[in-house]
Amino acid sequence: MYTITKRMEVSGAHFLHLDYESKCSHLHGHNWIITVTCQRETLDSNGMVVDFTKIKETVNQLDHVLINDVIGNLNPTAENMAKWICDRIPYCVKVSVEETEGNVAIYEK
Ligand SMILES: Nc1nc2c(c(=O)[nH]1)N=C([C@H](O)[C@H](O)COP(=O)(O)OP(=O)(O)OP(=O)(O)O)CN2
Ligand SMILES: [Zn+2]
Repeated sequence: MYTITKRMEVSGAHFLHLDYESKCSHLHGHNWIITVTCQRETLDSNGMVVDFTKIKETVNQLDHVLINDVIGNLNPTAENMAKWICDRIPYCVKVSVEETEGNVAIYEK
């Protein structure tokens, strides 16, 4: 089995829809640290699991934007962002989204 990981940082803004009072319901920003893991038993004809550049293109859709506008009807929590990313990258098995230091959400297939 081949495994690759790519770690990236995206800067953006979001606000959460919550059923309780929270500062997080107000527009605010983060520098999210996103780590994508892809796994594949055999490499493609280029000798890759997935091109790191393709992974970056997907994750960059969340860079310098209002995340709420990009991920549609999903509440832009770190959990939902992790799944949104994983669903769009071939052979992705795991995405970790670190929202602030010590606050990490992981989605695994
Ligand atoms: N399970 C989750 N809980 C929270 C999420 C999330 O995505 N998943 N997101 C938020 C907010 O986005 C908020 O900005 C971060 O929360 P908070 O813990 O308050 O942030 P800090 O650790 O930076 O705390 P400070 O005291 O503001 O420094 C909330 N919860
Ligand atoms: Zn936030």
